[in-house]
Amino acid sequence: MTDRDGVSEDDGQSSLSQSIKGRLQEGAKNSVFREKALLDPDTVIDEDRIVGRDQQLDDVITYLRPTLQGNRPPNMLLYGPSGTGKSLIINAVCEQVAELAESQGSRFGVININCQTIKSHDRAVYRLVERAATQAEVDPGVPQSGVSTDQKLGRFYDILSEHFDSVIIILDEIDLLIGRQRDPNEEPAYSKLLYQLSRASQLGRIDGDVSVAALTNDPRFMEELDGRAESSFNPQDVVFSDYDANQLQVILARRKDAYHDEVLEDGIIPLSSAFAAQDHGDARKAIDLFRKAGEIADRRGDNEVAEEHVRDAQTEAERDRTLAQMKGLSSQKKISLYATAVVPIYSRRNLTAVPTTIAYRVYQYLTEMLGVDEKSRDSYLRYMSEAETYNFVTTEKRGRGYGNGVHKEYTLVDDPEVVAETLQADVRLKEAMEDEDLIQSVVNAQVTEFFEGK
Ligand SMILES: Nc1ncnc2c1ncn2[C@@H]1O[C@H](COP(=O)(O)OP(=O)(O)OP(=O)(O)O)[C@@H](O)[C@H]1O
Repeated sequence: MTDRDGVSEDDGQSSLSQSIKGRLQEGAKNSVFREKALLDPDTVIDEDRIVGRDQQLDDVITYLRPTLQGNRPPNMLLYGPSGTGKSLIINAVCEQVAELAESQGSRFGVININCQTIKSHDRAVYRLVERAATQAEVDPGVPQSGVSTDQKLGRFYDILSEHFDSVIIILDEIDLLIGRQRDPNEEPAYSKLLYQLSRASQLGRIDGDVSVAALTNDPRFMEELDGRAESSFNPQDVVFSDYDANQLQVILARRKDAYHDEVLEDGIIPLSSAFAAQDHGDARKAIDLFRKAGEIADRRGDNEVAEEHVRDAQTEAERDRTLAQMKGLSSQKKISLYATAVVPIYSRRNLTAVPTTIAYRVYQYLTEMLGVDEKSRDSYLRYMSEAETYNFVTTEKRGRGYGNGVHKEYTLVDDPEVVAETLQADVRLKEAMEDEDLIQSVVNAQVTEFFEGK
C-alpha cells in the first residue's frame, strides 16, 4: 500500500525502526566506555586486577585450602571499613576453589547472602534455602511462610547434605541482621544464625564440610555476639584496612581499559582517588566516581572525560547520599524539614534563607493539617539543629534592623524542590502536598506577617 506522498506504510515503519536503531548504535559508538562492566560493583574481577591485599589473599587461601583436601575449613570473620575488598577477596578465592574442586570431581558450593535488607532470622534462613536450591538446581521445597524456621533450616541442611561435598556460606554485612527483637535482652538474629550454622556443622547435622565466612564493617562485632555463638563460631580473623589515595589510583589504573584509549584526561584517576580517599579510602567510592564521570560525559555527548565530570560526579554522589539519609528521618523531623523547604518554594519574595519563626509556623500548620502531634518550638529547633549536623541546612543569624533583634535563618543545602519531593516519599507528606494552593497561601501569609508585621 502506498500513501499520497508515495511512501508505502511498510517503508515508513522500517525507516522509523532504522532511525531508532541508528540512534541506539550512535550512542554506543560515541560512548567513552569500551567495557563498562569492569566498573560494575558486582563484577568479580580477574585476579590480575586485584591490587595489593596479599596478606588477606594468603590468609583466605590458607583457610580454604583444606576444602580441596577433604577437610572442613575454619569459620572466618572478614572485617574492615566498607569498600576495602572483603567481598572481592572471599569471592575471588571461592571462584578458584570451585574450579579446582570441579576438576577433582568434588561438589563445592558457595552460598552467598547479603544481610543488609533481611528483616528477620526466619527470612535469612529462607534466603539461604533459596540460594542453596538455586545452586543445586532443585526446588526450595519449603514455602516462605506457613512453616517454622526450624523446618526451613532442616530443608537447608538437607539440600547441602544431598548435593554438596563441601560448602562455604558467606554472610555479607552480618552485623545488619538484627531481626525483630521483641525485648532488648533477646539475642540478635545474627547471633542465633551463626550459632545454628556453626553447631549444625560441628554436630554433623550436615554431611560434608561446611564453614561460614561472615563479613562486617564493625570491628567490635565479636563483642556483640552471644557467648555460645561466639564459642561455636570461633572464627579466624582477616583484617582489611583503608586504602590510601595511591593504592586507589593503582586500583583504578588497572581498570582503565573500561574506557576507550585516549578518552581519559590525565587528572581523572588521581582526582577520583583523592575524593574517595577523603572519606576513608573506599575503593567502591573511587570506582563509582570513575564510572559516573564517564556516564556524565556520555550524557552530555562529550568525547573525553574531564576533571569537571569527576567533580560533578562527586556532587551528584553527595546529593544522592544526603537524600537517602533524609528518607530515614523520623516523621517529626521530616515535617520540620519539609516545613522549612516549602518556604523558599512558595514564597513570592524569592526567599532563600528561611527565618525560624516562619518555618515553625508553617510546621504548626502542617501538623494540624496532618493530624499529628505539634511539638514545641524548642523541639523544632532541636530537629533543625540535627538537620544542620547532617548538612541538610546551614544556619545564619541575622539582624532585622533596629529594634527588631536578631533572628536565625535556615538555608537548604540542596535544591528545596528536590528536598520536598524526597520527603514526600512519606505518604503523609504526599497527602499534604495535594493541597498545594493552601500551603502556598499559608507560607505567604506567614512571610508577610513576619516582614511587614501584618
Ligand atoms: N584491592 C583491590 N583491588 C581491586 N579492586 C578492589 C580492591 N578492593 C576493592 N576493590 C573493588 O572495590 C569495590 C568494593 O569492594 P568490596 O565489595 O570487596 O568491598 P567490601 O569491603 O566487601 O565492602 P562492604 O563492606 O561495603 O561490602 C569492588 O568493586 C571491588 O572489586
